[in-house]
Amino acid sequence: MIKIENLTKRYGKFYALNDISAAFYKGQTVSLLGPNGSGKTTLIKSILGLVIAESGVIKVNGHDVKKDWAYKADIGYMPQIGRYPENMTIRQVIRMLKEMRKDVNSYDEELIERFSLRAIEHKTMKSLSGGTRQKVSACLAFLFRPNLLIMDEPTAGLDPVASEILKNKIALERDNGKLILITSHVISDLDEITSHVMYLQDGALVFYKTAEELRASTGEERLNKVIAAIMQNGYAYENHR
Ligand SMILES: Nc1ncnc2c1ncn2[C@@H]1O[C@H](COP(=O)(O)OP(=O)(O)OP(=O)(O)O)[C@@H](O)[C@H]1O
Repeated sequence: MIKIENLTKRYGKFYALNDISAAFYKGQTVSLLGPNGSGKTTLIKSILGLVIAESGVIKVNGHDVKKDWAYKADIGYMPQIGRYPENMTIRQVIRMLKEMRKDVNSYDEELIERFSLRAIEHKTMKSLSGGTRQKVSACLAFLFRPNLLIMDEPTAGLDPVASEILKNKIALERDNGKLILITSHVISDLDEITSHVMYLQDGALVFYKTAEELRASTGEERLNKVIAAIMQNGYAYENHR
């Protein structure tokens, strides 16, 4: 569904992504992990066509992202920080987006209900708390029933109840055959929903493994422990066990 071949993105002489190759398929929940500045957001933005890499190819459902923009209609994106017309209400933002997507006539409003956003949909975006803004971003990501979801730090700022609701939704959609890419530093949040882990460091791909492989090779049950150890000791941790 997403094929990345030899992707390199430079800012001047600095390599934000260095020769990354990977493939992601439907039904997977891929957690993109790595220290601050390792290239996770750059990779996500490259897939979204928001960052243009110098070399390499990204294909989404067979479409080269540099040549064909139509693939974007099938992606739901939850950004790290959602930016909206600040004087519009939640209801107006949702209505505006629906009007922009006339090709879609069936909406996924489950999260709007689960987060009880109807009760506050008259509030303007500028008046919302950080967590409520995150909830709106999550609702919008799922609204048009995309087959591919890209979520940058989705649980950051959410309270534990909202975080659980979102994780359940992600697991449900994964089971419905969607592909979900997630970046997060709250690895404990991802433990139950991650099927694959892609680990980046200094713009390079250190490993891309199934969660099961990672657990088996380290002897640790909980992914957050595995990843915390790798972050502290480097990837050698895994090979020394
Ligand atoms: N527009 C830009 N100009 C110059 N350097 C950039 C630009 N965007 C990103 N970088 C650099 O590229 C590297 C990768 O950044 P990126 O945001 O992809 O990291 P990240 O893994 O998502 O980090 P974090 O965990 O902090 O969100 C960083 O060193 C960053 O400073």
